[in-house]
Amino acid sequence: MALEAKSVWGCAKAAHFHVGVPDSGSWRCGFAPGLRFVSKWECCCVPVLAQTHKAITPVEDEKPYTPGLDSSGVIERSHNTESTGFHKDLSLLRKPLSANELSFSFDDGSKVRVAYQGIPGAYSEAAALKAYPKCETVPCEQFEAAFKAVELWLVDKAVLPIENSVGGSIHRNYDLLLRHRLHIVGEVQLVVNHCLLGLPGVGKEELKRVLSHPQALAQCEMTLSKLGIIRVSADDTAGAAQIVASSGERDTGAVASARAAKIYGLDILAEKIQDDDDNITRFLILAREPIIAGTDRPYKTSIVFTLEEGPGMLFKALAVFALRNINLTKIESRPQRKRPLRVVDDSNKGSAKYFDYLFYIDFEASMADPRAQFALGHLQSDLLVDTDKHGDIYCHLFSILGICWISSYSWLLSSGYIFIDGYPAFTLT
Ligand SMILES: O=C(O)C(=O)C[C@]1(C(=O)O)C=C[C@@H](O)C=C1
Repeated sequence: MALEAKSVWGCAKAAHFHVGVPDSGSWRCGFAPGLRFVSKWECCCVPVLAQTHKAITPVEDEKPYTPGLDSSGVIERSHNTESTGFHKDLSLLRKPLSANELSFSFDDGSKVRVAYQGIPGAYSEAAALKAYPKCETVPCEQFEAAFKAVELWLVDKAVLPIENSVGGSIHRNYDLLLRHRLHIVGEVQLVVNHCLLGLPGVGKEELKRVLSHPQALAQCEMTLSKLGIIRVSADDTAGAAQIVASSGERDTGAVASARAAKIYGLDILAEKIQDDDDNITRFLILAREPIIAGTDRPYKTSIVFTLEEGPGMLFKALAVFALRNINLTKIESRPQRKRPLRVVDDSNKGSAKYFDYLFYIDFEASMADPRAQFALGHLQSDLLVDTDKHGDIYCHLFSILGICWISSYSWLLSSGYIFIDGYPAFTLT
């Protein structure tokens, strides 16, 4: 099956404004009553919020992890990945899926299958298990393979890193969110404690080289500089540990998890070597179908849009949320890769070329909340409409990337959680 990357351009032919990928399946929808636009891009119309809900067979552990127990500023201080055991026979470890070779499917329908990038022992695997403790984890060679595995129904979900407290955003995944038709349905935060690993019996002073994922190397920048070790990038931290184990080179180490040390039979030469103790990576949970927004609990919504060039455009876009007292939790901008430059003609100054950006925003409100509906209606009607030099009206990109639950102390309290030392301990209900 050919899997092409598709842009998600906004369009509107009818009385409602809709956006979505121009083919079948699940649609990302916008909402702005009463608008009538002509899209400059390929367009198509599907009734607003009329997503097709293909049911995923409900299974016992389908329920996503509730981030409230350790997110929203209440982050678990440690993460136990030991429970899943370790593999003595490396040949028993599942081979990662690659983006070009996604041919196998699973016969075990009883478990949620969750794709992650890397191989067993990677932090992403730990995040997948934290999100779905009883899941079957499916390693993928690249982020894109994880996206495709969900799209092709080889797995039910993907858990992918989006942001790290030290390294910042994982831009590749922001870009892939637009190129694939998956929905954000949750998130999980993981405390990442890096270890310096080496072959059994090796001292850390013997190391000349260290392998790891570039994010992990960046998170341990100061420690590695002090040790004066050459950094070599690998596909993922566990992959680095595997290479060290199989190479037999005593002067080569890896930065990876304690679980990777166990799986690949390496010694832990130093623990918690990240530059900041609180090294936290935020992962997104992606699925084929979106969460249906409610008002029963706090929600977070993720959107992406483009804006016209001009003074105060971003300020005005953000104001639609501020005016309705909607909290923003994240803003990210990315250049438009397919159309990076925009030429703006100015009769006084001549023409100028600007970088064109995509803006990704997470805000704390549910799409079932009228405040969010009005904010997005306002955004679309005032800011996402544009005319070209012939006076034709067209609209910019706008897409809802997903909705997920969030929790706050007040929600946890009202739901019966009790707190020990300021952290939610267990549920009373
Ligand atoms: O290499 C891994 O183990 C991963 O899971 C990838 C990854 C990342 O991409 O940021 C995940 C968490 C850590 O921040 C370091 C690396």
